[in-house]
Amino acid sequence: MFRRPWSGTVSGMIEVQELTKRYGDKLAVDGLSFTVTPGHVTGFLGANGSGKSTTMRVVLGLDAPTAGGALVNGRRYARSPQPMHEVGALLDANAVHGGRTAWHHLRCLALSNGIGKARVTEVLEQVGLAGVAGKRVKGFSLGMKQRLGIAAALLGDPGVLLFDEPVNGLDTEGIRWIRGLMRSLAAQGRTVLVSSHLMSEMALTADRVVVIGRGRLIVETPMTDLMARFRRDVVVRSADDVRLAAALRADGARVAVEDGGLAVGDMAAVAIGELALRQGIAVHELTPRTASLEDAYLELTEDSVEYRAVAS
Ligand SMILES: Nc1ncnc2c1ncn2[C@@H]1O[C@H](COP(=O)(O)OP(=O)(O)OP(=O)(O)O)[C@@H](O)[C@H]1O
Repeated sequence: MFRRPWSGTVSGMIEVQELTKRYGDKLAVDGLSFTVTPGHVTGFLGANGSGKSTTMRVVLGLDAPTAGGALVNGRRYARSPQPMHEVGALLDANAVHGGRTAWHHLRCLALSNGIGKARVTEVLEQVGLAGVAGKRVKGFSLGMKQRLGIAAALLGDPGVLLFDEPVNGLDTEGIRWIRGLMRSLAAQGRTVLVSSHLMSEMALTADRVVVIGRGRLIVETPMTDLMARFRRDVVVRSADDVRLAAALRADGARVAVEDGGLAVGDMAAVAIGELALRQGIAVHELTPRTASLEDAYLELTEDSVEYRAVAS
């Protein structure tokens, strides 16, 4: 059941509360709750069709929830008195009038929100489009449209930012740029929620993750905890692997011989190092191995993948 009262408290927080969204027979989001806090980049991960865009649309008041809902700064965003100053969003980079120039597009948005020309120039420079400000958007690549969408999101200097798949269409330099931008926005104390299907990218960008599958929450956790949960083993090389292996096994660790070293499970690196010291064995290497975010994600979402690629 939906909990009341809506308890929006901390400034800059996005609170998704028991959100359900149906489109006819299709259950797009199913009782989803999570919070996004300021000062972090929160990665919003899920397979295609898992409900990420729908959730973001409800947060932005563009879709009405079937049940539950979402709060930004403690209230429904649609009720915001200063929407562009409160939340900036990039949802669909192609949803721009192609006949307008980049400058004109941003100037129109700025005018209707009481924002001056200087700010338009500033955001065009910030996203690297100052040189093409006078060009029509219909000639823009997807990457340039993404940058324009990000400029629009930044226009009102909002404390909360939502980006839906922002690296789509960007080249390597563009991806690196956006990674830096998100991290700096979070470092300024802003709230940054970014959806992506690029797990490796999220591993570099996000410090918290919300993983969903079939519209339901799978896990909401700091990135470091997620990686720790999927810690595999520790690679150990020493002056006497045979004696060390015996001592480790006697202490309850799992030990496999691998590539001229040992792969040790069920024991932390610190404990392995201390045990080796007690045994008087010099340690040459002690490397914890963690599953990649990609592996962790696949394991977490195994039962909830909506559309799996079928090998032909
Ligand atoms: N307007 C709509 N009408 C009907 N079904 C919809 C509508 N919008 C979304 N859906 C369905 O709801 C489910 C969730 O879609 P959503 O776009 O939120 O997922 P997503 O995680 O953002 O996926 P993707 O990564 O592919 O964008 C999908 O099955 C989708 O087909």
